[in-house]
Amino acid sequence: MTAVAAVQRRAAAGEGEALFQLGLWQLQGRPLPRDLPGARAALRRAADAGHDEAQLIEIALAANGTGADADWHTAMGLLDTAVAAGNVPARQLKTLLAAMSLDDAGTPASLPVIQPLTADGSVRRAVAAFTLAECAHIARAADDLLAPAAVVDPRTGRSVPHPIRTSDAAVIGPVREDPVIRALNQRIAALSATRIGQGEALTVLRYRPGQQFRLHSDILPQVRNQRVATVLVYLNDDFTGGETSFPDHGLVIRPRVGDAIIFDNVDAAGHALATARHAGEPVRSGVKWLATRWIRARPFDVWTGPEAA
Ligand SMILES: O=C(O)CCC(=O)C(=O)O
Ligand SMILES: [Fe+2]
Repeated sequence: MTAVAAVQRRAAAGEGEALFQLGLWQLQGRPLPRDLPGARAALRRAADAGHDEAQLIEIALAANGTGADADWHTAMGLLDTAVAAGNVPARQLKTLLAAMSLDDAGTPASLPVIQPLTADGSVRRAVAAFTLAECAHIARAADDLLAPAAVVDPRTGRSVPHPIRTSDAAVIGPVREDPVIRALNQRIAALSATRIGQGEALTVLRYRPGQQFRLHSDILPQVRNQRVATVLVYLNDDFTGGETSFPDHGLVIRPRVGDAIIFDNVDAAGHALATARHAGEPVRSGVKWLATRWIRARPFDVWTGPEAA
């Protein structure tokens, strides 16, 4: 019997760890075919068998609409069940959510003030848009995934390690997009007046001394579903250097923890804004943590990608 068949047999017998493994394989699409509803069902049964991690992933997928339509109410019900069963990370999620003002759909009930930083209003700032605890949660969700950053090579359209960005990066995909991250992505959508489905996965960048993101545009070459806007969130500020600069605007932004910077990459007609080019200046001392969300023109299916939209 193959290893896969062995896991399938143990899963059929209701064993939590095997059901969890099966669910992950169905999410990854390897070594089993991708089956998002099937993954949900497997994780559901693993959670019932007392598997805490399966329970947490099930909650995330319910909140972000993987394998079924996004359903905040269901996600909150599952979260309460997990908390009642003594799932400690679930309780931490609950505490963070309780401190947010959210409506029934997990979208923000109110928004921080947004101030223009440039005369044309194309670069804006929301001061203290995220709390210290929220910033720490985003950093924690990415911590074990950080790896040298990759960017899209303009000649091939492929993702490659690139000297322009020398930081480490981590992508917080649907499995990691727990209800707190989901609610923060909703806040980012509201801050940028876009729909949550337009956002690429929240990406965390970590810059050590000397690391930087050289002058660039977030616009991608030859794509149909363009990155129309970007939202940056500073996750800490106990470092020197690491300013975000927009040289065409003569603008140098000193990162402050919790501040969000929102900027347009295209004009009202959808054409690339040359003045949107910007840089993450080299960090001089300490470590800079930042979350970035590149926002596309249209919503897309996270599993098939923005270009399938
Ligand atoms: O690190 C910064 O300040 C800039 C980051 C950036 O340009 C990006 O995430 O697209
Ligand atoms: Fe950028």
